[in-house]
Amino acid sequence: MRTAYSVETVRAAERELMARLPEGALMQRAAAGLAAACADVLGRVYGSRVVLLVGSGDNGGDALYAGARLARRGAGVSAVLLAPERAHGGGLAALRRAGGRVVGADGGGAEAVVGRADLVVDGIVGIGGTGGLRPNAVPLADAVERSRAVVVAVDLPSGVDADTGEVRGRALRADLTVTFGTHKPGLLVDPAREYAGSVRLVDIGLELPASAELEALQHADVARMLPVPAAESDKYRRGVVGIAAGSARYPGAAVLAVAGALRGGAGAVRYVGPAGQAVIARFPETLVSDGGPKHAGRVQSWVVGPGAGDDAATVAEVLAAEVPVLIDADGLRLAEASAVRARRAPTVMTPHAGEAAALLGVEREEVEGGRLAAVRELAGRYGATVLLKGSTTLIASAGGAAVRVNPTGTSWLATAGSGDVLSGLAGSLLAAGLPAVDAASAAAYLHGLAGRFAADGAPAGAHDVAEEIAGAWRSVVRA
Ligand SMILES: NC(=O)C1=CN([C@@H]2O[C@H](COP(=O)(O)OP(=O)(O)OC[C@H]3O[C@@H](n4cnc5c(N)ncnc54)[C@H](O)[C@@H]3O)[C@@H](O)[C@H]2O)[C@@H](O)CC1
Ligand SMILES: Nc1ncnc2c1ncn2[C@@H]1O[C@H](COP(=O)(O)OP(=O)(O)O)[C@@H](O)[C@H]1O
Ligand SMILES: [K+]
Repeated sequence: MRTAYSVETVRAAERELMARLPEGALMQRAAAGLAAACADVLGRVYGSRVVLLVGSGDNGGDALYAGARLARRGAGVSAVLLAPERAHGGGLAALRRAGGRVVGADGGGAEAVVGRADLVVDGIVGIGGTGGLRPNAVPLADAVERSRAVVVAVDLPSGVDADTGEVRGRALRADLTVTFGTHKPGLLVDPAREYAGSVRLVDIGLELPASAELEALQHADVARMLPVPAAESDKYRRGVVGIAAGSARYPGAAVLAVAGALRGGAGAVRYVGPAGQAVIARFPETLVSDGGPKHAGRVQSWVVGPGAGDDAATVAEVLAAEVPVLIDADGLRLAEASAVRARRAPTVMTPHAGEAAALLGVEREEVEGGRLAAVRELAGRYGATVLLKGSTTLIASAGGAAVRVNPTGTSWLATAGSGDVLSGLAGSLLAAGLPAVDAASAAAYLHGLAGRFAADGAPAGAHDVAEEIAGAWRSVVRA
């Protein structure tokens, strides 16, 4: 499991550690890790041209000390000071001793230096930052974007919000972010994540509490969660998932949800709804029934909503069931909030940003800009586990525990019907007995991998994604 901690927690851990270490030791650890990463990026340090963008705080200090290390190895290092009178004194002295030079930020000279750089180190602002880049940094950011330099961000790309992943205004885009002690939420959540490039974590010895702000599963975590039939299992013990989806208008949604469910480890899939013919034609193993959910026979979980049109009665009937329920797509619009809140068995809701915005009564852009806040708010309001889909898929539980962030997604998944596959897959894992947050996050994980396998660099349809779930599952459990 990878974890991310809030700025407040990082600061507390830093204080505790600094009290036990000689002054400046922590910054030296950070600078050493940063310089090593820069050297890796450069390949050859000697003779390379490095430009440091240095802000007023310790983030700039890290950049200056790392720059000094690179200068000692023969790099030509120039520091652009955005707030010359407040630049880190010790770092500046170290850089000068190592032969580095200082360039003023104003007057165009700095932009010219950036234009010639092989490597730009972004030490403008780190966890002490608020809002986007200040106006005097914007021309430099423009120059960086025009240049061919590789950009390494110190701790965070400057201008992004460390705790939320929001980007309010301008921020610097990095190819690599070297972060210290722990990931920060902004490095894992879009839109900020996209500015970070790849992320390298440098251990500086911080001791962090057990409960994190964000968690990202890895193969081993998912492998532990996935159900494996025991020798004595039968289809009922493996779990039966009910799918109430599709309509005359959208029969395909039912087929795709069933496809996801069949690959998700349940022993059987029951289908209720008007798309039975289409479902059975494609998946003869499905148990199709004509009545409503109440007459479908026993299930251990329900998936309701994909392509469901306006069938509010079915949604209400499913919500009244005392088994875990996953609500997706039209189901989200049709579900009575009070009926969701009144449920005692787990509920999982899987909105995309547009559906989340409608549920929250805000604009879609607000959800996309502030995903963490949106997913937490929805989970709290509905007393449900909420999986917010999109460029960063987040899973929050009502209790306010760490939010899970799915690391496997790919934008190739942005194709009609892939959400239906996800809902079936997650519903199947619920039927197999996984806790709601594990079912949702393991499903997102497999779905993301399946999307990558299906696409493999070229467009793929939702049903290709469903086909690849088995391959994703195997790759997870065999890793
Ligand atoms: N505290 C520690 O022990 C360690 C801190 N480290 C570094 O120190 C950083 C935090 O240092 P600071 O607390 O000094 O904070 P920062 O260096 O992140 O920035 C603080 C300063 O930036 C200014 N500022 C705020 N928002 C800005 C914006 N949007 N644009 C431009 N300037 C802005 C503020 O006026 C403030 O003076 C970390 O991100 C990390 O790089 C590392 O050296 C590891 C150890
Ligand atoms: N830019 C993106 N990057 C990664 N995953 C994405 C992106 N856009 C969409 N997805 C994923 O694709 C799936 C689309 O689901 P959804 O929006 O419900 O579409 P549909 O209703 O057509 O099935 C979700 O799993 C979502 O997380
Ligand atoms: K930075």
